[in-house]
Order: sequence, then C-alpha cells, then structure tokens
Amino acid sequence: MRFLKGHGTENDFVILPDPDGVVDLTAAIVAKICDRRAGIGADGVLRVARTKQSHEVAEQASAAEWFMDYRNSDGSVAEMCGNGVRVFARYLIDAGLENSTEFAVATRGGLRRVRVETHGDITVDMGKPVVLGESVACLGGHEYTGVHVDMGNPHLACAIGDPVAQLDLSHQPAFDTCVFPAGVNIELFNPVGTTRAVMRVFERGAGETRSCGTGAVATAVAAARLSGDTLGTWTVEVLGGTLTVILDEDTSYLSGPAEIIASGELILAE
Ligand SMILES: N[C@@H](CCC[C@H](N)C(=O)O)C(=O)O
Repeated sequence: MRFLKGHGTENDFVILPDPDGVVDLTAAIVAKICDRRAGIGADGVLRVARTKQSHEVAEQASAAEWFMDYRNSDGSVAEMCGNGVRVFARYLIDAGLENSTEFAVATRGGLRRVRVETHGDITVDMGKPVVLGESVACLGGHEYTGVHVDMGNPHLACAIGDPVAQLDLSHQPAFDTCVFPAGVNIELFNPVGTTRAVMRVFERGAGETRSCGTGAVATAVAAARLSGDTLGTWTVEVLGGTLTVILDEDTSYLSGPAEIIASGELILAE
C-alpha cells in the first residue's frame, strides 16, 4: 500500500491513506511500520480514513470529511496528537483532499479545526485544556510535581529546576497509576522567563520523542500557572524545533511547521 512520511518539529509519522476504509491496522503491523530498523520508523501512524465510515467518530462526519486514526509506535491507540493533526492537515492539502485554508479534522478526542498560515505553518485549535489537579513523576531518584492536564489525551507537565538537557529519558518516569490508569504522557520542562519553556517529553506508547504538540500545550498551561497566569502566548522549545502555544479564555492554539518528506510503497506482511 502507499505510504507517506511526515513530521512536525521532528515528531515523525507514517501516513497511510485509506479512503475506502479497507486497511485493518493491527497493533503488530503498526509496531513493525514504526520500527526504526525493521520498518520505516516513526513515532506513530496516521491512518487517513473517511469520518462517515469510521464508527468511533461517525458523529463528527457532518463537520469533518477526514478522520485522523492515530496509533502510537507500540501499536496502541491514542485519542489525540497535536503534531499529528498538523501533519495530517498538510497531507490533506498536498493531496488535494482539502482545498480550503481552514477545515476540521475528526479525532477520537473530538473535532479539531486547523488553519494554514500564509507563512506555511499550521495552527490547530486544540480546545480548552482541562486541569485535573497535581501528581508526581519520579525520574533518576527525583520526584517532580506536575500538573495533570487533559488535552483529549492525558498529560503530566512537571517543571524542573535544572536544564532538561541532562535528563535521562531512556526509561519511562514512574507515575501514579491510580491517577493515570490508561498511562500518561510526561513532560519535563524548564521555564525561561514568563513566555518560554524548554521541554522534553516521554510519550505514552512511544518513549522519548523530539516533540509533542499536546504536550507543548500542557507545558504552557503548567508554566503559565507557575507565573500566576492562565492566558498568554508561549514559545515551547523541544528537541526538534519550536512550537507556539496560545492560551485563550475559551480554547488553546498550537502552531508550527509540518512537512511531508517522502512517499513510497509499503509491503504489509505480518
Ligand atoms: N505526539 C503527540 C501525542 C501522541 C499520542 C500520545 N503518545 C498518547 O498516547 O496520548 C502530539 O503531538 O500531541
């Protein structure tokens, strides 16, 4: 089958166009595609399906033609992926499947409106972040208290005093499984002033990635709380580049680059 490869601030995805809804994506197939040696290699898979044919999100069909069926690199299903939506939107435009500069994409986490900026970046309306309290992540013998933010998917965004560059994220930080029974994406960030944060992330189902869009918004929410605010524009620096997050009264926006870098033929054999 045909595939494309794309990334948003180096959060990378294999895109599988499936307009007729015929691809049966098992967890094993996804994990193999995402394997960086035996497969194409990616943080996740974006299956491009018609919303009206996708029973999980069919109620969004009147607003969005296309459903982003997102899978993590270990094959698990996730509700939302902020960078994924931006790369998905780039694919829809390049493929001529959307002709307007503003449209909606269906996700398991709900409808997300995207806008193509004149300078080429893609902005997503990420919805209003839901703050659900505080919890703790443990890494390298340290306990970091963070903010539990629901972005459609679960996040724990922890401010750390030291530069994030020295963290060892080769293993998942420990977290409270009673608070996060379905797992959690953990952001560790260093606030720099009142409008900038440097972030690293350990994603549920993928390990450390070079960027995470929902994680960048969760980080902005946690960083804003530290500076005694809840609104404003934040620059979130990740290993793979820079994202901009706007925290508004009613919603949040994520902006940044999104690129398609390759296409080819995938031989799907289990
Ligand atoms: N990289 C994504 C988040 C992908 C899903 C996440 N790993 C989860 O399981 O919730 C982003 O850009 O938001």
